[in-house]
This record gives sequence, structure tokens and C-alpha cells, in this order.
Amino acid sequence: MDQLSIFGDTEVNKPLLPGLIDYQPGMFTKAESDDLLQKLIKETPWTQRSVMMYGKEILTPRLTAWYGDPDADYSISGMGAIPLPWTVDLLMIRQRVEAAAGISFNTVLLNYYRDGNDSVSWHDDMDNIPGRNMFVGSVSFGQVRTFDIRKKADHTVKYSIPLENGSYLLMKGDFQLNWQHRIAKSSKPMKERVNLTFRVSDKIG
Ligand SMILES: O=C(O)CCC(=O)C(=O)O
Ligand SMILES: [Fe+2]
Repeated sequence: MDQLSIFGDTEVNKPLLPGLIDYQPGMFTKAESDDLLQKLIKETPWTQRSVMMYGKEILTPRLTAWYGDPDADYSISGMGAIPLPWTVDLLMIRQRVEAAAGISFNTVLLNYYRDGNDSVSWHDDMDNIPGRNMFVGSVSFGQVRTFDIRKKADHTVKYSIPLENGSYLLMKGDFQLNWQHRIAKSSKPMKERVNLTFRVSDKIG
């Protein structure tokens, strides 16, 4: 797999896949990131969702939580219609993400990867609704995990981006339409990681 992730100090804002992905390490300092990781782990009401697969109920291998504006509708994705109300920390993180992305987000999905056994398999973020989640702003705290991406039309075209503690990544353009992404399990020992994906959800009504 190609590594797209070699950054010198002068290359911090160099686009990886122009028009599709922006990546910015160090949006949060190490001190901020370490602190936010611990607070989010402790203070978030994590749940483990289940999905039906081959007629069996399978627990997703990670913990999740869903926050957002009260009128944000996410019933279609199975997250339940009412998101949790924004916290002070999440609003602060959202503000920085919005400043970098140049757009407003009304929901955020939190994923907690407890160790190397936790993962998310290949998917896009459209939930079968073309055009949904064209912009997804992703912030990572804690253990560096590898964000793999592959082209839907040709799975041999793939890249791997290590998402660093305190980093920001924006998926945009036709990324969700033409590419899938995942966080693979790891056979190497992995510490805790929390990822936040800021999204624009439809409003109820
Ligand atoms: O943990 C990550 O970096 C990605 C999470 C993700 O793809 C998702 O929540 O849809
Ligand atoms: Fe995703």
C-alpha cells in the first residue's frame, strides 16, 4: 500500500488527493489532544451498536456516540432520530473544524477504538443516499491508526494515511461517491483512540 503520509514541516498543508482529501496534523496540540482523549473516553455515554449480518446480530467492533442539533435527522442510518446535545468540548472542536473546512456541521459521530481489535470495515459515508455527507470533517485523538482508502471501481488503487494524535482530515468532492475507507484491525498492540466525524445531516420536518 502506498504511504501518502510523509510530511516535512514545509509540507504540512500539501494536499494528498487534491480535491478529495485535506490532511492537517497538529490541529490540536499534544497537550490538548491527550486531555481531550481522556475526557471524551470518560464523559461520553458510549454504546455498542449491532448490525444484522447473514441473519445474525453482530456487535460493531467499536463504541459510538451521536451528538448534534436537536432537529438533525439521522434515523435512516440507524443511529436513532435524536442526537445527544452538544457539549462544551465538542463545540470547541467543531469550531476549529468549521474554520478549517469553511462550512458548518450540525452533527458529529464519535468512534472509540479501545484497542487493535476495534475497527470499521470498508464503507462510504453516504448511507445509500447519493450526495449525503459530501463533506465529512474528521478529528483523531490518541493512538495513530491507519486510514485506508480504495477506489470503488478498482480496489487495487489504494492509499494509507496514518491519522496522528490531534490531526484533522476533510473528505470532500466526489470522495464518498468514488472511494471507500476503513480503519483496519491491527495485530500490533494498539492503545485507545477516539475519532470524531463532523457531518451535515438533514433536518427533521
Ligand atoms: O475512525 C476513523 O478515522 C473513521 C471513522 C469512519 O469512517 C466513520 O465513522 O464513518
Ligand atoms: Fe466513514
